[in-house]
Amino acid sequence: MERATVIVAIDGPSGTGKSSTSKAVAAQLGLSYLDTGAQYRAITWWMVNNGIDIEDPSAIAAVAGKPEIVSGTDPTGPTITVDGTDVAGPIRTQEVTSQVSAVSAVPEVRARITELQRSIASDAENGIVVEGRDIGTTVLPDADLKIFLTASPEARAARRSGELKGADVQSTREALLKRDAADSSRKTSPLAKADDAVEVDTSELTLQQVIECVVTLVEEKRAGK
Ligand SMILES: Nc1ncnc2c1ncn2[C@@H]1O[C@H](COP(=O)(O)OP(=O)(O)OP(=O)(O)O)[C@@H](O)[C@H]1O
Ligand SMILES: Nc1ccn([C@@H]2O[C@H](COP(=O)(O)O)[C@@H](O)[C@H]2O)c(=O)n1
Repeated sequence: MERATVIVAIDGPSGTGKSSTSKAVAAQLGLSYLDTGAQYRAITWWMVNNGIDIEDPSAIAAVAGKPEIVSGTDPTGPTITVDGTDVAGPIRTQEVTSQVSAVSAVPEVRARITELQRSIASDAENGIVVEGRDIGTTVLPDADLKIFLTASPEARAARRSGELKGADVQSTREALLKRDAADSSRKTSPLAKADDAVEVDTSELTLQQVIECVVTLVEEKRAGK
C-alpha cells in the first residue's frame, strides 16, 4: 500500500548536488523542501551583522537563541528570513561561506536549529525532502529514506566554479575541502553518512540522472518495496 507522507533525508559534502537534487525531487513528487544549510548560513549572517566574535564559541552560544529564522518550504521558491528580513542573497556571500562552519560547530546553535528543523519536518503534511550534513544521522534518524550524495573534489570544484562564473577551480577545490574537513571533524553531529543511507556517487552523472535515481528510490519506498 502506498504511504501518505514520506520523509527524505539527503546529506553529503559541499557541491555534491544536494540542493539542486532535493528541490527537483520535492517539486516532482509534491513534497516540501528544506535547505538546512541556508538556516546555518542565516544564523551566521546574523552573528556577523551583530558583531559577534566568530572565533569565540561562548559568545556565539550566548546569543544563539536570539535571531528568529523562518524557512519557506515550497521547492519552486524556497525562502529564508531572519527577524523578518529576506536574507536569501546575503547568506551566499563569501564572508558568510567562510565563517559558517565555525558557527555551525557550536552545540547551542545546532540544538536550536535542529529543533526548528524537526518542527518544520513534522508540520509538512505531504512529506518533505530535507537536505544538509546531519539529517540522516541526527535530525531525522527515522527518515523513510536516507541518501548520501558524493562526488570527486574535481567534479565538485568544476561545478562550483562554473556557478561562480569563472572562479579559479584550484582555489574553489581547496575552499570546498577545507569546509568539508571542518564540518566532518566537529564534535557535535558532524557531516557523516548514516549506516542505513544509500550512497550515490554523482561524479559521472548528470543532474537529471541523479534526480531520476532519487525519485525512483522515493517511489519504491512509498510503494513499500
Ligand atoms: N550531477 C551534476 N552534474 C553537473 N552539475 C551538477 C550536478 N549536480 C549539481 N550540479 C551543479 O553543481 C552546483 C552545486 O550543486 P548544489 O548547490 O545542488 O550542491 P550542494 O551539495 O547543495 O552544495 P552546498 O552543500 O555547497 O550547498 C550547481 O551549480 C548545480 O547546478
Ligand atoms: N545540516 C547541516 C547543514 C549545513 N551545515 C553547515 O552549513 C554550512 C553551509 O551549508 P550549505 O549546504 O549551504 O553549503 C555547511 O558548510 C555546514 O557548516 C551543517 O552544519 N549542518
